[in-house]
Amino acid sequence: IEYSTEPFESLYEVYEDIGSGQFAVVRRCVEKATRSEYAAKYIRKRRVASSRRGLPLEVIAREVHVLQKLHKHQNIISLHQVFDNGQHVILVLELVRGGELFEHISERERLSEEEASAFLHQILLGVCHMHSNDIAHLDLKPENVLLLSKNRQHIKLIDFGLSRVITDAEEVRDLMGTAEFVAPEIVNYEPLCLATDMWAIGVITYILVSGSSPFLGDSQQETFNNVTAVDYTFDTQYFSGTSDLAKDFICRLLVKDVRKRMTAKESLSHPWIQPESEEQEEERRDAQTNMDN
Ligand SMILES: Cc1ccnnc1
Repeated sequence: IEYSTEPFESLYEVYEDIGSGQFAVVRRCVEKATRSEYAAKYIRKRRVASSRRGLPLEVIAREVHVLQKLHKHQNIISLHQVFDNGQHVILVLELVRGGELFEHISERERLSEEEASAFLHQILLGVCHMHSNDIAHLDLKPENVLLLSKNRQHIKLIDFGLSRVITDAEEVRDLMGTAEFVAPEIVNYEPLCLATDMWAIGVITYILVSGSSPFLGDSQQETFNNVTAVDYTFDTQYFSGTSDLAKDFICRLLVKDVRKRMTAKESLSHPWIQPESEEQEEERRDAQTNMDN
């Protein structure tokens, strides 16, 4: 996709903020020509190499390239257009209104295993698609999983700002995601890999079924120590009602050795990840059909 230098505001009406991150603000917008709604992600461009504000163009280009490669999948946010207005690069993304999975959990403290397993199934379909394209998300966490609508379990993965194409040649080491979800290899600045996402899936699953976080300490350093020591328990206070299958699923992901960690493909066949219900299967087929048209 080329970055259009057409004035963004001449083609879109811009409305309220619907999200914001370290270097980006997301606003609901309407395309004048079609009246379709989208999410406009304004990413500030770094003007001077030494500045800490904004992102360098090559980092922004990486997110655009990854989205372009991935986005025809019903569990990945889709990219409609890209603008460059001088100060910002504006990604025009599919609008997803169901809120973050994170909020959904906080309202509920924890989810039933059926609901957690259905969400995980969707997340794993998206992660499988990324990994089959040699792309690692590297910042998977409940905030980056959006619900298509409140009462549905159809989810979309967003924010590919830290994602990379993982090639054996390029050893990516210079990365730090969110302490609670980072894998031991990130803390130890060892080469990252697709398995790094699977560790995060293990942490997300632990949180979805128990409402507590496996490695969270009182400081970032304490959290990192817990992660590298793989120091976690299924505290009976939170796990008394949790099935052995759910614990087995988590145990196979929170493994220090990346070669022994379950892959996305393997995790889809784990008995805790229920096969999709007929209704979900049909909903997914419809969503995919819409994506392809
Ligand atoms: C926050 C957000 C991002 C992308 N699409 N919809 C909402």
